[in-house]
Amino acid sequence: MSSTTNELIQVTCAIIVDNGRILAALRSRQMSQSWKWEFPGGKIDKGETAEECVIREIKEELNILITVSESLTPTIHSYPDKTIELIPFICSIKEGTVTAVEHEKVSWFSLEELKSLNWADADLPVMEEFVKRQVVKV
Ligand SMILES: Nc1nc2c([nH]c(=O)n2[C@H]2C[C@H](O)[C@@H](COP(=O)(O)OP(=O)(O)OP(=O)(O)O)O2)c(=O)[nH]1
Repeated sequence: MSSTTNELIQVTCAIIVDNGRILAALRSRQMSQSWKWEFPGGKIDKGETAEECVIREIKEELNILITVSESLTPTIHSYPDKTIELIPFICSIKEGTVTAVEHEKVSWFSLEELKSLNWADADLPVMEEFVKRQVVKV
């Protein structure tokens, strides 16, 4: 089913932190926003909460079980063909080893490295908020 241009698509994403590094995923040729980095996640299904969605999506995309610890500010971004609300969560790994099931690749980055990736447009404010928070904490 295709969505109309003015429908707001709710998408969750996980900022997975492990040993002081953060996981980012490179979207593949087959995906929209190809060759852009993102925080993995996906669209909220009918009847599920945002937290349930991010846990399900990360199991599907990375084959790991995560624990959700905090939420960050959702951002709304309009691409030429759709508008999404990106709902970010800071997460940790509860169980499993990361495998890139759908993405071109996934990698772990330092805070400094995160800033230089070619991010999907919707992710930029999310990444910036996350980096600011971590810097303030140090
Ligand atoms: N999962 C995820 N999606 C994001 C992020 N940033 C961003 O712009 N998106 C966009 C890409 C997709 O258009 C949509 C999420 O869709 P999805 O990952 O569940 O499914 P999809 O690739 O099949 O989506 P699409 O082909 O219909 O665009 O949100 C992000 O950080 N994580």
